[in-house]
Amino acid sequence: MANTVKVRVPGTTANCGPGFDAVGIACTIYNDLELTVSQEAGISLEVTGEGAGAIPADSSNVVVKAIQMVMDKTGQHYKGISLRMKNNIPLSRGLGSSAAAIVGGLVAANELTGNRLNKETILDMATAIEGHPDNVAPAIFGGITVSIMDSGHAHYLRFLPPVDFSMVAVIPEFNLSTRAARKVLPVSIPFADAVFNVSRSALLIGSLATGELKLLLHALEDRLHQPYREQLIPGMAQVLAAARQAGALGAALSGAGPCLLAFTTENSDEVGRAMTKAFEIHKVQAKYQVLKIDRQGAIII
Ligand SMILES: Nc1ncnc2c1ncn2[C@@H]1O[C@H](COP(=O)(O)OP(=O)(O)OP(=O)(O)O)[C@@H](O)[C@H]1O
Ligand SMILES: N[C@@H](CCO)C(=O)O
Repeated sequence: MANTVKVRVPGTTANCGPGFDAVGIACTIYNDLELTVSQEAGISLEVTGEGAGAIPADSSNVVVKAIQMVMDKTGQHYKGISLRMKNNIPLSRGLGSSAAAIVGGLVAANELTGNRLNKETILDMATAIEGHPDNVAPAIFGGITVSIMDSGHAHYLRFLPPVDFSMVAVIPEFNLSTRAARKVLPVSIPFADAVFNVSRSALLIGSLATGELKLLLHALEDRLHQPYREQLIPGMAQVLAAARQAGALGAALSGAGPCLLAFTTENSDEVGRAMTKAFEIHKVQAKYQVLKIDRQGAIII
């Protein structure tokens, strides 16, 4: 059996406004992970790109955790783990870096232990590590996913939209961990806000599935997490407004932020420039990237 494998995993944008912890989209921004296993004890790590110098080379690393989970599940243990990462997905910005790391570790280790786990099992394992399925599902399957948890198992729907669109990801230079961004969320919300989100998230999936993208303006509205997270992202409301004024179909917080994401069918660069400029007014340096939907999810390369 081979002892080295290389995996490519897409970044992901989760929530998409109202679909908190449920909706995710795989994006054309990728991390490459090379895993080599051996019986020589130790963990080695080489990182180029995002996270170089900041990612730990020990069992606290989520990639290592994911690999060890596969070894425990399959009963095939290796003492030596050597990792080489080429990362394009920025860490703690809302583009699914942790999901990509977890999925990369699971898919790579599965390949080196005889491919015993199917994608649904990998989804359950990834969700157990990440805590919610919205980023890991599109990282595994590509496309747009809606996922729910039931008794420890993730159930998902995956689809591709019938029309083409772009996603303008505006990435501030500061980090915001998902943990910190979840701490500001309330324990309960008013019934009217729950109704607001149910209607918008239903409209969101309907709009993406049918290609009625004009509905995104309302379908990206949210009262479950964005209003509470606004305090963590200087200028958030103004940057989202700038996206719409520049011609975006709609815009929302990407994952737990601080990245903000606009949906466009034209003038993507104009939208990106307007959003970075609005951030600048609030003394936040940001860059933008125009992304498309990744259709494949994690693949062996
Ligand atoms: N390539 C990687 N290798 C190992 N660990 C990583 C890697 N990328 C990210 N991580 C871990 O994931 C953490 C970031 O996860 P976090 O959930 O806060 O942000 P995110 O996944 O980038 O954003 P979001 O979940 O909002 O999309 C990092 O601090 C690091 O611990
Ligand atoms: N649904 C998650 C995505 C980030 O991991 C959140 O918003 O906290």
